[in-house]
Amino acid sequence: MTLLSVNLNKIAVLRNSRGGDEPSLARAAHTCIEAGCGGITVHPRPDQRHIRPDDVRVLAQLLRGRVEYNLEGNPFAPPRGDYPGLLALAQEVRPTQITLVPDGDGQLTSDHGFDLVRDAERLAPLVAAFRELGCRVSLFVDAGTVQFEPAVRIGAQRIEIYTGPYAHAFASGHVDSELARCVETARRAQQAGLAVNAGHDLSQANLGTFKAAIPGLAEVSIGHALIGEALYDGLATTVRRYRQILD
Ligand SMILES: CC(=O)[C@@H](O)[C@H](O)COP(=O)(O)O
Ligand SMILES: NCC(=O)COP(=O)(O)O
Repeated sequence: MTLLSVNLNKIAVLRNSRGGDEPSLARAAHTCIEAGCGGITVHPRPDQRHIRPDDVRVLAQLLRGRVEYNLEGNPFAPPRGDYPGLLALAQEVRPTQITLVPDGDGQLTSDHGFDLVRDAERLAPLVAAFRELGCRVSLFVDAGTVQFEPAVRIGAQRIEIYTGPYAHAFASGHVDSELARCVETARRAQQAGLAVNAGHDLSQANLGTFKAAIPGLAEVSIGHALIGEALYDGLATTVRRYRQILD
């Protein structure tokens, strides 16, 4: 079974565009849970363009004991204003899983993963700190990554394959080589003892092909396309459709 974790960043984008509390993240999370999602993902950024620290806290209360909570972010980004940093947030809310992503403020969205060989040593103390909190640790990596010994050595338990290039290849009709890169990365990670997650620009159109190609795919986190599709079909219906693709 592949767990569907719904990323709620885009609900917060809409809410922040007017101030106030609507659309409500709590109501969206509740709707997704009722519709059968297995987790909720948020990716707070220090510039607070969408998810804010208080959202992370409120969702933690709402999700506890119901579904998994996946907190994503750059562990090296320093505190800024009332953004306390990813480790401090995790210390407060103890998410089920922490997904470490090497993103920067200048980026429109996440657009690459860690280079595990280069980055393992500086990630090591952070991975240890998150694990000390009881969080499962996943590292965001590019498709094409095949050396996973450094990730295993520092205590990571999962990787998340960055699927943006896969989604673009799928849309262009030339998906074979990019999908093959994802398959090889998943295979090598699993061989090293890591479980495999995936995310970024996955959609109802491209998810089935991806899921069929990756045996043992543990989790997908999906936000942008899912929330967009929900504008037409409703959030609960859309979540159920993703579940059908994954079941
Ligand atoms: C790690 C990842 O691929 C997603 O969390 C993505 O970064 C969504 O973030 P935005 O909603 O800020 O684009
Ligand atoms: N980790 C990927 C994620 O949470 C959602 O990415 P996207 O579907 O918003 O591109």
